[in-house]
Amino acid sequence: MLSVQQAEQIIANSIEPLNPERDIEIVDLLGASGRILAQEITSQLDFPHWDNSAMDGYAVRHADVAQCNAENPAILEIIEEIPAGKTPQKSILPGQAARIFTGAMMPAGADTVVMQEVTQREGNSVKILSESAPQAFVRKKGAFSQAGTPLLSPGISIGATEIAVLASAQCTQIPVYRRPVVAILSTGDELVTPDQPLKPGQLVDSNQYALATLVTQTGAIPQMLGIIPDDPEQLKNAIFQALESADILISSGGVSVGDYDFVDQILSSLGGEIQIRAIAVKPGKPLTFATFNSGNERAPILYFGLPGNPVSSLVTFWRFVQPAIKKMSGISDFWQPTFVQAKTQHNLKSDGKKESYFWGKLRLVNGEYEFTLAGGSQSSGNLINLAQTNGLAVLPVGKTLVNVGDLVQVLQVS
Ligand SMILES: Nc1nc2c(c(=O)[nH]1)N[C@H]1C(S)=C(S)[C@@H](COP(=O)(O)OP(=O)(O)OC[C@H]3O[C@@H](n4cnc5c(N)ncnc54)[C@H](O)[C@@H]3O)O[C@H]1N2
Ligand code: MOO
Ligand SMILES: [Mg+2]
Repeated sequence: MLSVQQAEQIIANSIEPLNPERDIEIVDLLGASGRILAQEITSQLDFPHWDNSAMDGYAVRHADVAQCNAENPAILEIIEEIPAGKTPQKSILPGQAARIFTGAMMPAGADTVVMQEVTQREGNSVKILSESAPQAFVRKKGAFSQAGTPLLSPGISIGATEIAVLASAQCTQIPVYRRPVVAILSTGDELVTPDQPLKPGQLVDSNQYALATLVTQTGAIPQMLGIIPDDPEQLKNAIFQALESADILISSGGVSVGDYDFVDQILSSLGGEIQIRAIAVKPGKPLTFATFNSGNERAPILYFGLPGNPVSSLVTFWRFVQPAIKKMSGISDFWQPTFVQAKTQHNLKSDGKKESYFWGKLRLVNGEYEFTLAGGSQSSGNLINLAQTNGLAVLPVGKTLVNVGDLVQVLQVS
């Protein structure tokens, strides 16, 4: 059986990231939130666009105020008032000043701003009560960034700060990577949708909804294909059709050794190359990973046959599918799952044969993480106590016990 790390490598090596030419779409400014930038952004503007004042006060010539103090104030004639957004009309000559406000353009001749608090206004003139450094409180044109300098690099995730930069650069049509399309289907004769009455032996298909939510949260588009009965023909047709439009297919159920577990044989019959059949991980051991080479211009399509047990399907999504979607998405920084060290509040026990994941809550207490195991059964069939999980404590192969108060690696999930 493959180790988690071997499986991780096989999956990573199979992914072709979206193409910066072929896989681009243009979105508007607010539509760019949460998307991955596909091209470099430059601007023909300097930032600041012109010399401007950082304070409410007076624009002066430094030479006029270099020596002054409260006993020996400089007295300057005010020749103009310059609010933000107005172009100065006059040049400042020796002995003169302009009343100026934060963000307003500096007038010609002035090179320094004196803040209002160290001045005294007297009609049409102002007393400067304190000396200033040359260039004080002047934000120089181009000091933050000069025209033509790249502002944002391709492959970054766009959030509020990047949107502020794009808006300032007057870039309102943003080239972003398209979102990967992830088809999701559930297999099982026993499954019904949440709105159907349950007959004996039946179970609600919860995996499809949970997986669709995670796919959306990961930045991809879920395509929900519904419940496919344990019938090889119907399953084959559904997978065949999904291969037409999806970048990634996820199924849950039907990957173990039972007589109604058909996924592997169907993948092979459709030309899929099965690369993983099982991983030494608990929960989630019977996981199938296959690739389909579509031949033409398209990148290989990835197939994740997740195990049907609800916890198994979510844990394997977090551990294996989420990194794959991220890698495909065009993000340039290598994205990896986040593990933190936390002090466990409960004993964690494993048989040591598989990498074992325990679900619960991760909390920061006085600057240190604590992990609290979810109460109730840690059976992979129990999804009820999975609610509010934000961490999965991990015991590596060979580790059979982590005692209360000891440190354990915890995978952050949401
Ligand atoms: N003889 C063996 N039996 C099993 C093994 C094994 O190694 N040898 N592994 C067990 C483990 S571990 C898991 S996990 C499951 C995986 O089973 P499948 O992927 O084949 O899934 P199913 O058999 O179809 O279903 C398992 C379980 O999950 C429920 N389920 C399925 N789909 C959904 C859904 N969409 N929403 C909610 N619940 C779902 C299903 O009703 C079953 O109870 O195999 C073990 N068996
Ligand atoms: O590993 Mo299965 O995935 O425990 O229930
Ligand atoms: Mg089964």
